[in-house]
Amino acid sequence: MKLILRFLKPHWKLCLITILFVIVDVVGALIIPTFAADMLNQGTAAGADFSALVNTCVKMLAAALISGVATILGAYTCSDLTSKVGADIRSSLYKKTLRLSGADFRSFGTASVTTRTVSDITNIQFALLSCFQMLFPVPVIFVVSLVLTFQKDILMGVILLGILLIIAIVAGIIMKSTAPMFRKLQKKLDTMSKVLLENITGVRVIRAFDKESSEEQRLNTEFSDYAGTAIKVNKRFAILDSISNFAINMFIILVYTFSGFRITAGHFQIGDITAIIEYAMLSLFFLMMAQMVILTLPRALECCNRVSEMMNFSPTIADRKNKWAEEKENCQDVLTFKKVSFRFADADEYTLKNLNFTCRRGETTAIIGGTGSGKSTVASLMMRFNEVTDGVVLLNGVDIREMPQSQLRERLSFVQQRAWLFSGTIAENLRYGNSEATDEQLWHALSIAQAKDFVEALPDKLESFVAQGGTNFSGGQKQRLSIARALVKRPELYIFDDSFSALDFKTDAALRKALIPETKDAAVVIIAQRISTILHADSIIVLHEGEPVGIGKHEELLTNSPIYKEIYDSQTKEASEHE
Ligand SMILES: Nc1ncnc2c1ncn2[C@@H]1O[C@H](COP(=O)(O)OP(=O)(O)OP(=O)(O)O)[C@@H](O)[C@H]1O
Repeated sequence: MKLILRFLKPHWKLCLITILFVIVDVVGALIIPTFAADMLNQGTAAGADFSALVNTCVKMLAAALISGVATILGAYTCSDLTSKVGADIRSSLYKKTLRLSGADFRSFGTASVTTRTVSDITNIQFALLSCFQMLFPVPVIFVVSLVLTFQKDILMGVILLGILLIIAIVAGIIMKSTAPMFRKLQKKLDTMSKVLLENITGVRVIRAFDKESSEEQRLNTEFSDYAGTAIKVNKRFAILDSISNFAINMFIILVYTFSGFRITAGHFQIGDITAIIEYAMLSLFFLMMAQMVILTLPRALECCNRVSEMMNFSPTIADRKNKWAEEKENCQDVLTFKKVSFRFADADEYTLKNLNFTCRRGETTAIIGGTGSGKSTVASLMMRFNEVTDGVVLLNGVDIREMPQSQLRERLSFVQQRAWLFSGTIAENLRYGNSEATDEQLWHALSIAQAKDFVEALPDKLESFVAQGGTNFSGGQKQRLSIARALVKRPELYIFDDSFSALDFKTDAALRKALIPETKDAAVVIIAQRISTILHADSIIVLHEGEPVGIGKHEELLTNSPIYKEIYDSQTKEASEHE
C-alpha cells in the first residue's frame, strides 16, 4: 500500500480530479431514480401538475448528462493516472535492478525479476484502475443509497443497511482467507516462468536429446498446479457472488412485501418503491463490479509486496555517500590487486586466495589457468561485480570502493566470455560505450578486431540488423564485434575474458598484433585458456584452484612454474597432434 501511495503522490492533482469525477458519476446515477420516483409520484397524485413533471424531467436529463460526461472524463483521467503510476514504478524498479550485484540478482532469480517488472506491475496497474473505477464508487454509492433510502423510509433504510453490512462482512472474510492463496499463486507464476524460460532458451538441447515429451509433462504439471490453486480462489469468490445476489434479492422481496403496508400507512408513495429498488440494484451492480476488483486485490497486494521487496532491497555492492577519493593522474599502475582473496557469499571455500599483481599502462597482463581456477572471478572483481573479501583493488591508485561504480566502469572496457550483442544495428552496438564515435572510428575498430571484412560483405554494412543476443552471427563474429565495441570506447583498461576462444589461431594472432599499437596507452588484461593467446604478454599470472602459482613472462614460467609448463606441454602436444 505504501508503494502505491508513494507513486500516487506526484500525481495527486490527477488523483483528486479522478475521484471527483467518480463521485459526480455515482451521485448522478443515484439521483436519476430519485427524479424518476418523483415523476411517478407527481404523475400518480390526484390533480397532477404538468409543469412540475416537465421541471423534474429537465432535472433528470441534466443529471443524466452530467453523470455521462463525468463517466467519460473519469475513465480518461483514471487510465492516464494509472498508466503514469505503472510507468513510474516500472522505471524505478528497472533502475534498482541495474544496481543489483550478481549475487543479489541470483538471490531473486532472473524469472522472478522479469515477472516482478512486467506482470506484477501490470497487475498493480490494472488493480489501481479497477479500484478507481469500480471499488471507490462502492462506499459512495452505499452511503448515498442509504441516505436516500432513509429519507424515503426508515424501515427500508434499516433493512438495506443490514444487508449491505452482511455483504461487506462476507467479502472481508473471503478476502482474508484468499490472501495466502494469491501469495501462493504468484510464487507458482514465478516457478512457471522459470521452467518456461529454461525450456525456451534450452529448446535445442531438449530437441537434441529427444526430451520433448518429458519436458511437456514437467510444464503441464506446473500449469495444472497453477490452475488448481486459481480454481480454488475462484470458488471462494463464487460463494461471495451468490451471497450478494441472494441478499439483494431478499431485500427486493422485502421491499415488495412491506411496501403495500407502508404505502397504506402513508410512509411512502408508489414511486418511492421504484427508487428504493433502483438504489438497491445499483448498490448490487457496483458490488458485483467491486467483487471482480476484490478478486484482483489480494493478488495486486502480493505483487506490491514483491515489487516493494525489490525496491527496498539494499544492493550488496553500493556506492558510498561520502566524499570520493581522487585518482592519480597519468598513473602508470592502472589496476592493482593487493592481497586480494575472495569467497562467494554462499560458498564455504575461498575461490581466490592472496592475489598480488599490477596491470600497467601500455602493458598486457595475462591470466591463465585450468577451467574453474577462478579467472572470470578475477575479472568480476576488477569491475566490482563482486566485492573482495580481503585485500584491496586499486584503480589509478584509488581503492575502487572509494569511487562511484560508474566512474570505475567508465575507465574500462570488458569483453566477456560469452559475447552478447543487443538487438538493433551493428553501428548501434559498436557505439554502446561511445555514442559520439564516427563511422570512420567504427570501421577502424572493426579492422583491428578483424571484423571489417565480414561487415563489409553484409548488404547493409554498419546498418546491418543484429538479432537479440546477436544470434544471427556466428560465435567468432560475435566475439569480434564485441571486441570492436570495446575498442570504440577507448578506455584506460581492457579486460578480455576468454574473448578470443572462438577465433581460429590465425585470426587470434592477427587480432592481438593489431591490438598492440591500438592499446599502447591503456592497460590490457587477457584471460585465456590457450597459451598461444597470452604467449607475448608482459606478465602472465598462472592460477590454480584460485591461487597464483606463478607470475612472470612466458620463458620464465616455463622454467619456474611446473603447472604452466604442464599446460604448455599439453597444448603444444595437442597442436602437433592436430597438425
Ligand atoms: N556465483 C557463484 N557462487 C559460488 N561459486 C561460484 C559462483 N560462480 C563461480 N563459482 C565457482 O568459482 C570457481 C571459479 O569460477 P570461474 O568462473 O572464475 O572459473 P574460470 O577459471 O573462469 O573457469 P572457466 O575457464 O571454465 O570459465 C568455480 O569453482 C565456480 O564453481
